[in-house]
Amino acid sequence: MLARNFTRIARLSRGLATHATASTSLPAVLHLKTGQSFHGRSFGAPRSIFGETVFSTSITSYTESMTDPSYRGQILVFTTPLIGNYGVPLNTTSIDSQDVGVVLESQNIQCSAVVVADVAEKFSHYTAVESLSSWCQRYNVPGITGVDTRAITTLLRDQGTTLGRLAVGADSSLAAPQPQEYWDPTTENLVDQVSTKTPYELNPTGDVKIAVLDFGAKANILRSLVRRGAAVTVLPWNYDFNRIRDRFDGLFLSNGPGDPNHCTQAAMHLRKTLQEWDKPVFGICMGHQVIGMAAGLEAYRMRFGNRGHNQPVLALASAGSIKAGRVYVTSQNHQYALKLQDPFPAGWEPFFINCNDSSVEGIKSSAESGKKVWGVQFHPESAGGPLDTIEMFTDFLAECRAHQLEASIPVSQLVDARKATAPGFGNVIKTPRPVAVTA
Ligand SMILES: NC(=O)CC[C@H](N)C(=O)O
Repeated sequence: MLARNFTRIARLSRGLATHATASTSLPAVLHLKTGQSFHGRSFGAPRSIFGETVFSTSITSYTESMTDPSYRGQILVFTTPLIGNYGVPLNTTSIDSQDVGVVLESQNIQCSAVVVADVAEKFSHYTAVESLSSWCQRYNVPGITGVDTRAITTLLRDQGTTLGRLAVGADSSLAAPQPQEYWDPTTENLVDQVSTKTPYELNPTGDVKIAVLDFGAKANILRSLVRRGAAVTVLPWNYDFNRIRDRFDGLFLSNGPGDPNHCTQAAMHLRKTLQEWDKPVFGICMGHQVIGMAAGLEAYRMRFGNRGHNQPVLALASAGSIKAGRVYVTSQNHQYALKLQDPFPAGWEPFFINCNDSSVEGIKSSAESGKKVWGVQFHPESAGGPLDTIEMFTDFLAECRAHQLEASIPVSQLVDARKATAPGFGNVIKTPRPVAVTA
């Protein structure tokens, strides 16, 4: 027994030794446009960059956050002090990557840089193949360690999300940039940079046909649809879905980086869809903001947004698996939100509200509207974060399948057929495809 344990420990420590990454010893400085500078050491790519400095309170899932396209252009400060201790897995060649092509949230590291109190040079996890530092190096993403992330976070909370520069190596001894030199990523249409340029399909044999408008979709959103049996067609963010909507059973709008006001073209297309099409529509984060803009709500910039995996939201209405009056713990990554207005636009109602800052966390079409449209500011798909609201994907697809079934039934049989065979919003329905009832 003792011998076996000893062998195991010896094997593990050998693993750790080979996985250890030599730290670079270059100096690095994080400058904020508001005048503060934080000195530390560099890891990852030895280069300097500009970006928008934001903080995340997530305790785990640095690999998922860093590959989430919504972090594009941002210098990501982790409030959790030790980052990197479970390394980085192979992203594209494991069994888990087969359905949507990646294990993490996209092919690349999307954030501009990372800021950590204490980067782990040694790592240990059964899926890990490299350290955080070597991964950052391969993707040309710089990091800084040895800085007081509590002080940086307190500043960002007080003064709001702030433009920054991470200066590495020789650049770190230069004076801080002048205020006008800072690059503001939100002036660019970041969605256009990360969205697919051409449509593509996943799981084409799925029983329910869902179109996804890609504002920078996280892979776990696509995975959550595909693994529930959907055939998914991913479209560029500004594709006019109205041209092909008759081929689909539902429309999904994804998350995405930057200012939603760059996406008014998509909101205009969607307004027409919502007026003329009565099939289910579901949007997450940027997708929710675009639904809100199409409904006539305004999107505004929050002081420091919400980034983390422990954001409590209160459901104000029931729909499917969601019950009014319950609080759900959610994963979030956003800087903008929909403005709460009274009254809400006709045909719409608030769905969720944030328990910390009272911001709008979800909207839905009202019962009287006869539509099935939902948008949520948080991420039901998690990756990382809690799975409290994951069944919203099941709800959405169940509703799409119910509509699909109804469309194939003669009007005279509609009510009875739905009672008898349709899955009802919120019930779990697994493939196979519902059998069409014909006269
Ligand atoms: N995760 C997202 O889709 C974020 C939406 C938008 N870019 C924001 O920051 O509010």
